Amino acid sequence: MTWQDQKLPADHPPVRSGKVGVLVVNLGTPDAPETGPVRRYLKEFLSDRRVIEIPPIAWQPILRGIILNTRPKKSAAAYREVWTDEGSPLAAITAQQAEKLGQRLGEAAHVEWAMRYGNPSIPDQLEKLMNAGCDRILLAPLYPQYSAATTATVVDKAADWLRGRRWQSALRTLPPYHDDPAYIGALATDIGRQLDALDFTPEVLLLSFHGMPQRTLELGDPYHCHCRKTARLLEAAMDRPDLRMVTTFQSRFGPAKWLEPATDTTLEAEAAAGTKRLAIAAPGFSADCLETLEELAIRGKEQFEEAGGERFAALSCLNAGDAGMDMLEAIIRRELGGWI
Ligand SMILES: C=CC1=C(C)c2cc3[nH]c(cc4nc(cc5[nH]c(cc1n2)c(C)c5CCC(=O)O)C(CCC(=O)O)=C4C)c(C)c3C=C
Ligand SMILES: [Fe+2]
Ligand SMILES: [Fe+2]
Repeated sequence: MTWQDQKLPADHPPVRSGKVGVLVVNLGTPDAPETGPVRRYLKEFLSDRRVIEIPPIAWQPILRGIILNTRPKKSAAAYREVWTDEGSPLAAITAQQAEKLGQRLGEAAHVEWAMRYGNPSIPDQLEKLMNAGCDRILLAPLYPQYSAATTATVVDKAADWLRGRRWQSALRTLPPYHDDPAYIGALATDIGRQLDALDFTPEVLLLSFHGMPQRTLELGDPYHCHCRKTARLLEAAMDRPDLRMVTTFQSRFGPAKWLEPATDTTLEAEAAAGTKRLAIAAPGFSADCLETLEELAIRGKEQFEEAGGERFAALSCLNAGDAGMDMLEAIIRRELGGWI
């Protein structure tokens, strides 16, 4: 009798079967567009030391004493303007992306999705993949541009989960894909299609990326350079010499200096300088969310029109459309090379 013939004892934990898992991750969102759930979400998000790089002894009193008493009510009202029957747009679209990716990968890999803050959590979903027999897992943060505040904190969270396990899965992470020809091509196709479907011809296309404190750039975070490179490659790929493209950074938070130029002030400056027709795209967001649907499509339109602009269009993110799904499938299959 060899060791392979020995029977496992009845109380032996399940032996995993060598399957491959993919965990698609995005930022996170509240469970409901109400003050309480938004406060819980913001508390987790804004307590992450990768996001707010101020020593907790100085930051926590400001967060708990001021921000969590004022912002949740205001943010909940903003979330209510974009909430859908399927819940928060960010969660609903991420779920759809995971579902479609699962169909495309078929038997090759088991796909789940998670939110870095809120639900479903990264540890719960990694556990789910392991219980489904996956002992090789690709962690796929859907951030094309790397930043410590987004990509790195996803990896930290997964590493915390691994630390607590006796039998770990093998883990790989999807690298940033800000300059990947598949990503640039998908954006060029999808943005081009949306521009052609408009009932006006924009003079300017704003490429609005999420902002970061200027200090993160000085500390060596590659985020700003990744955004600039995406914008440069996208402009070349779109090849529309009659359309002026301008890169901006949105969603400023707090009193510190953030990356510039800011999206809101640029919208006003463009209108004031005589631009009448403008479209805006958010190439750094894989999925539409509060920051695109409320901040750009609603507030941005108001800002542009109040400053004298006449026609405004906020374009959709890649979401779960064909161009975006072809790209995600391609970059994830490539990263799974050797595993599938
Ligand atoms: C100091 C604060 C913040 C940093 C740094 C930051 C970086 C950052 N964020 C995203 C992507 C998203 N952010 C979203 C919402 C959001 N972001 C901040 C603050 C920082 N973000 C706040 C306070 C919020 C919550 C909304 C609000 O109360 O106004 C979202 C949307 C979430 C949703 O539910 O729809 C995304 C996506 C990136 C890519 C990034 C750094 C590169
Ligand atoms: Fe953010
Ligand atoms: Fe840079």
